[in-house]
Amino acid sequence: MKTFDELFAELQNTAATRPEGSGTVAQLDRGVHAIGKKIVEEAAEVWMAAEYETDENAAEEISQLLYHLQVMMLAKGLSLEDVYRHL
Ligand SMILES: N=c1c2ncn([C@@H]3O[C@H](COP(=O)(O)OP(=O)(O)OP(=O)(O)O)[C@@H](O)[C@H]3O)c2ncn1[C@@H]1O[C@H](COP(=O)(O)O)[C@@H](O)[C@H]1O
Repeated sequence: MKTFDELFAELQNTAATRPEGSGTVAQLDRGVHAIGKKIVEEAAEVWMAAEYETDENAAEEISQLLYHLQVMMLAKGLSLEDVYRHL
């Protein structure tokens, strides 16, 4: 288990070191357009899980959406602070 901030730190390191076989590196290489499509797909899965599936499934889909939002932040060069100051 990890927090939002811990995952972001891990993904920053992954983006910098580009380990072999990383799905995050592959997503980053696909670019903002592909990452955006993935976010929309994951958001729809959150909606469907929340409305029709178990709370556990909804929580898992939400975690995947958060992950893909972080990938977009990395692709755009945005920091946690850039986002947090709008909260
Ligand atoms: N938390 C996540 C995470 N959440 C979601 N995903 C990705 O998002 C996809 C969403 O799954 P779906 O069920 O929608 O599956 P899918 O649509 O069939 O997926 P794709 O065919 O699009 O890959 C998964 O296949 C994963 O590739 C994640 N990929 C990685 N992480 C974490 O990110 C870190 C770095 O991961 P790597 O870059 O893979 O080393 C590790 O801590 C991982 O646990």
